[in-house]
Amino acid sequence: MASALLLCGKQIGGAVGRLLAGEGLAACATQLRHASSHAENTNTFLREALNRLDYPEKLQNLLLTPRREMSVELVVQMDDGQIEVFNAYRVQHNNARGPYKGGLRYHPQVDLDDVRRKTAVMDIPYGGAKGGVTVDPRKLSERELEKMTRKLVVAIKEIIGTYEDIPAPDMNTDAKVMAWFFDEYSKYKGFSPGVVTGKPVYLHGSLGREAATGRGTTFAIRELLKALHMGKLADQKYAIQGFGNVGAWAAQLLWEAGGKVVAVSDVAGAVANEHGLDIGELRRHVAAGQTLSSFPGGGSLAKEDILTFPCDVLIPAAIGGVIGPDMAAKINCKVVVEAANGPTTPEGDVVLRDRGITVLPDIYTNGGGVTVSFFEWVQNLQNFKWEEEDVNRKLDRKMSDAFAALWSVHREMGVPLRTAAFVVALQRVTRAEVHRGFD
Ligand SMILES: NC(=O)C1=CN([C@@H]2O[C@H](COP(=O)(O)OP(=O)(O)OC[C@H]3O[C@@H](n4cnc5c(N)ncnc54)[C@H](OP(=O)(O)O)[C@@H]3O)[C@@H](O)[C@H]2O)C=CC1
Ligand SMILES: O=C(O)CCC(=O)C(=O)O
Repeated sequence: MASALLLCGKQIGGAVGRLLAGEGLAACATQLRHASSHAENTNTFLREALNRLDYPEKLQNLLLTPRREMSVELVVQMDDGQIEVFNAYRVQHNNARGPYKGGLRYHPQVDLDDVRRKTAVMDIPYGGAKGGVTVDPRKLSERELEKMTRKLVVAIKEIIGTYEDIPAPDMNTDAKVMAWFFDEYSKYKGFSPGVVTGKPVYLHGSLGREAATGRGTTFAIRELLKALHMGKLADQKYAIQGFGNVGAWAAQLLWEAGGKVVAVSDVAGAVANEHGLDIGELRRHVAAGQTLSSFPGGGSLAKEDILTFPCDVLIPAAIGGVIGPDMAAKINCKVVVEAANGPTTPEGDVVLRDRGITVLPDIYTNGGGVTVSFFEWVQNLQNFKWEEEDVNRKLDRKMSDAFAALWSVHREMGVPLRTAAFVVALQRVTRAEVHRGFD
């Protein structure tokens, strides 16, 4: 509880009045509820898998509890001279299989989601971590964002490192943020390209990382369709919530594969075309600074309607907690493919199961990002750049192998794919824990 409270941002200067007026406290309470409910949701899913494995209670507790949580305050002088204080955190879950690894999120409602199990599902040699700053980056200038990022590095530099904990992009953080991160860290610790992944390609980044989470999602869907005898990518209609890094790349690749992307949304609006949107044109439209809903190749849609839009494959690719029981009852698709972290609540999950809607869980579906991050890190250690086809081919192999592992547990144990993914991951983490020993 105490550490979650530290997530709430305090502001000095212009914002102090709002804070005193209670607006800030209300926002803090919302963040706290959001953070704790997301962590609880993850643990609910995890317990379901643990129930299937006959592990002693002490080992279960070890697997459920993060190893380290760090909360820091970042004091930043804004362009107008005011001082603002942002709360930031890094949570490190389990490093039995290798250094901690995971995204860094800039969002007003940061949440403590968990990639420990994801790295194990993908069978890459990392443990999990997650971090973020409680901030709405759209309210900061680029200079302020850079200053805040550099302050973050200084504040957490002792618990991160090439062989310690390797952050990466997540919501509202991108290659530019990772470049600042790498540069600031290298000032203190010497040249360290492997301290973050998702860097620009010209600055020790990997070809293929930017598209990797969307590409991995596409490979994941292909495998699922095959297993369910639902045909090919080209045979399906897709609706996608979120048109950022993950959503836009998934849309692009599904469209290139011949699929019909019938609706997409972002935080401001949505656009739909039941015959399929031209995603190439849509991306150009958005890149030119236009809104999704003003796209002439489709009709405007209320963004709330994206999740209930009729389709074969629904892809939440934005924020967590969007599919609760009420939404799950209204969803109009055959499968839900969780490209976002934590889009379905445990209650929503039960409703989807009862309705016979297959859910491909986040810890597998969006594992393409961390997988190509791993490839980037390996290239940094080798000081060598791989060809993009090589990266994509290796990613395909990892996604296919991981799917085969979770599908076989799903069939053998008769459990949903989410439980199967946690079982696979828990078995791998536990094996590493036990073989390393506890002394
Ligand atoms: N980037 C990566 O490699 C990975 C990302 N993920 C997960 O994927 C998800 C998306 O991440 P990413 O694409 O990187 O993030 P981005 O910040 O690039 O994009 C997020 C998208 O979601 C939209 N969005 C934000 N809030 C809402 C909302 N309330 N309703 C509808 N849409 C909303 C944004 O709209 P707008 O642009 O208008 O703000 C934007 O289109 C997150 O859950 C993240 O944790 C998981 C693994 C790896
Ligand atoms: O690339 C990474 O290391 C992690 C990406 C991420 O944020 C995630 O997998 O949730």
